[in-house]
This record gives sequence, C-alpha cells and structure tokens, in this order.
Amino acid sequence: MTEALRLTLRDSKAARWGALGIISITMFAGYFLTDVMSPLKPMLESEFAWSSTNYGIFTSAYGWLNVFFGMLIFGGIILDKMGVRFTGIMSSGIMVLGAGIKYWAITNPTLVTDTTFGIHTHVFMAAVGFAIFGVGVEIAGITVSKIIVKWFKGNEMALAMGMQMAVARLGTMLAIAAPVPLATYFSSVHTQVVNGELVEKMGPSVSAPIAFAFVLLVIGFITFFIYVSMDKKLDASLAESNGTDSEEPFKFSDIGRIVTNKGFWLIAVLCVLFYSSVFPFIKYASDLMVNKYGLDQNLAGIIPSLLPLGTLFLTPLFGGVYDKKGKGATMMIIGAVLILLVHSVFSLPILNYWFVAVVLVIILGIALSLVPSAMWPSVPKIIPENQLGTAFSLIFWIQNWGLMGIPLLIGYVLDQSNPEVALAKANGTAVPLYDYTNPMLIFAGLGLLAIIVGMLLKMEDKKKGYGLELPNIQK
Ligand SMILES: NCCCC[C@H](NC(=O)[C@@H](N)CCCCN)C(=O)O
Repeated sequence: MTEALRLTLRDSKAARWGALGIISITMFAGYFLTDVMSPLKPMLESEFAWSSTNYGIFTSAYGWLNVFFGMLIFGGIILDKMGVRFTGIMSSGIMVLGAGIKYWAITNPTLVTDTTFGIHTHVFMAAVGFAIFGVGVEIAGITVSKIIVKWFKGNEMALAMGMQMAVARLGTMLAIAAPVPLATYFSSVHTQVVNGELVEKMGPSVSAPIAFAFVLLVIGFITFFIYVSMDKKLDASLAESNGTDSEEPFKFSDIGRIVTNKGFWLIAVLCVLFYSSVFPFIKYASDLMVNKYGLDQNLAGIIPSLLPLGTLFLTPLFGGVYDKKGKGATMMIIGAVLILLVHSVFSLPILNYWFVAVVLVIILGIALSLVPSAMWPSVPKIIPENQLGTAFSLIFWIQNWGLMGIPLLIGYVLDQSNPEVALAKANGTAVPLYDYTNPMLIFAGLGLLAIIVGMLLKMEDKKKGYGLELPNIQK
C-alpha cells in the first residue's frame, strides 16, 4: 500500500478544522444559553418580583440532574458505548428541549401565583428547563472533547481545544452583552408582577433573548447533522486505510481505578474550586456592576463581557506556552492567586469606580485563560488514555456540584445580607442597592482553597512524576 493510500480524512487540514468549526457552532449556542439570564437578574426582579434566592435556585438548576441523577456519568458511559454521533445528536437535542421549556416558563408569569415544592412555579419551571439544558450542554462538552481527540490526535490537539473553548467563550461574551439591549428593543405590554399582583404593563421582554438563544441552539442542532456526515466519512476513510482507533471499550472497573488515583482528586477538586469562583461569578457580575459600581442596567453587561473577550486570545496563547515550555501546575497556581486577588478587591467596600471593575475583570480573564489551558491538557498526564472519557465525565460531575451549589449559596447569602431589599419590595418602597461584600468573600475563599490544592497538586506531581511542569511537545 502506498503512503498516499494510507491517508485518512483527518490528515486533511481543511477537513479537521472544518469539523472543529461545525462542532464549535453547537457549543457556541450552548454557552450562549448558559449565561443568557445573567444580565437579566435585575429585570427578573423588577418584572416578575424574583428574589436573589429565586435567581440562585434557577441558576443552580444547571447542575440538578447532572449531580443528583448522575446524568453526566451516564452521559460519559453513553458516549463511550454509543459513540460521538449518537451522543452529539442526543445532547444537542436535549439542549433544544431544555431551552424550549425555559422559554415557555419565562413567557408564562401567571405561573408566579402557584408554588411547586415551595418554589414559585414560574421559577421552578424555568429551572426545570435549565436543568434539562444543563444535561445536554455538559454531555455535549465531553462529546466535543472526544471529537477533538478523534480528529486532532497527533496534530494540533491543544490548539484545537483552545480554539474550541475560545469560540464557546464568544457565546458567553455575547450572552453577557446582548440580552439587555435585546430585551429593551423588544419591549412590549405583557404580564408582570407588581406588589404580588399580575398586571398588564409595558416593559422589556425578558423572553426575547431566550428566544434568540433557542434559535441559535436549533441551528447548532442542525449543524451537528453536518458533522455526523463528516464523522461517517472519517470512519469510512479510517476503515479504508486500515487505520483503527485503538479505543478500549468502557469498563466499570475503570471508575475504581480513576477514583483511587490521588492526582485525579487533586485536579478534580482544583477544577470545582476554580470554576465555582468564575462561572457562578459571571451569573452575578452584571448585578454587581449595577449595585456596587452604580452602572446603568443597560450598560452593566459591558464590563463583565470583557472577561470572556480576553480569553479568546489568551487561552490558545497559554496553551501554546504549556505545550512548549511546560509549567502547567505553576500556571494553575498563578491563576488561583489571581482569583483570590480579584475577588478580595471586589469584596472591599471601597474603590467603587467602574475602571477598577474593568481592571479586575481583565485580570479575572487572565485567570480564566491560565487555568483551563493548563488544567485540561494535564488530565491525560495523570489518567491513562483509555480511561480519559470516563475521567472527564467524572471531573465534570464533581465540577457541577460547584456550578450548582455556589450560585444557590450566593443568592441566599445576598438575600440574608440585605434583608432591607426584600422588605422594600414587599412594601412597594424604593428598593435599596445590594451590598455584595459577603458573596465576594465567598468567591475569594474559593480562590484561597484553589491555591492550596494547586500547591498540593504540584507536590504530588513532583512525587509521582506526572510531568505537569514539563512541556507537552517532546523535543
Ligand atoms: N476538554 C474539556 C474542556 C472543558 C472546557 C470547560 N467547560 C467546562 O468545564 C464545563 N463542564 C462547564 C461549562 C460551563 C459553561 N459556562 C470550559 O472552560 O469552558
């Protein structure tokens, strides 16, 4: 057989980058819907009388099914057993379904008059939609990781992972910046909750940005079918060239091996601490800008949107540094130090100037580039390749405890630290600003714990010789 005959579709640069482009659209839409409600928190309060706790419950719903029903772990098993095509279509379909339910719930404020399990039905149903969506987007996340490995193994894998994360962050950025202008543009007369009563009133359309996200998700679902046809062609070309993917089938004993590995726990705990201090922060960042920095609600999303903007360029850049120079564990520790610094300054009841917020958000963006670009490529150095799919889903599962619990805790602490806000809402008097000191101290505490775990990981690396401080590219 000649060399030319042994080439497969993934040897074509255009084909593998094309495949990456297509799956990135699906993830872009997923990340957009994930954060689309973040800048709308003040509107949810003024239009539908949601409290911060209600918002926290809704936001935490992202992880309900993933965490308590182990959906992420099942997702990992389905992925290993059924393959990327089935799991990709399934997960993007679940995203569309969840977003549809969330849209329906938000457009029905009449649900406010009922309660389900002690929660306003309006909040509860929106949360159910978000919980279903959360299953879809997380399973899509591990599916996309596996697709990248399939197409880029032996090529620009770290760069491809960095680029895919960068496109996803574009979705986050748009989700922070666009919803308030969209909601304002589509203002209409609709049912609102005023002093506990349902009234027909002119106001911004909270549902418009969700409808936009829904359309994006449908596009992402359709484009995944294009990927499926590329994946079939890749498999056919692999079969033709006799190239088999030496993928071992999933075994339940793999879980036992992974969870008895100390390095796995250190990276998983670092992951949950780090991501819990960033993604849940994004959910409250616009509200923080309004309440601490006195920004207008229409402009409040601009500063937090700088966070994902910086990561677009820095994530692939730091990934390249890790590839060539190493120092993965050190990069994670520096990222955690930046988290502690930023959230500590946010918690101070001084320096309430918008430009201070800009600087802090930019530094947070550097942390959000440093840690993921070092963390995810470090996993294969700790976990053998045949256990990677399961390991990723377990790490995501542990991470989801934080993505679920921390927003709930922040909403609760916000309400408890500011009882006068609820009082003013109940009395129909002018609503005072929230004091964000306590929530920001919680985020800072997570940063501190992440530094400690990062150091333990570096020590474990020295002991076990994982090679976290070594370059990924061997000379
Ligand atoms: N190869 C793994 C890439 C993971 C990227 C990572 N995503 C997550 O950790 C998701 N479980 C949570 C996404 C939440 C979206 N706002 C990332 O850095 O985005």
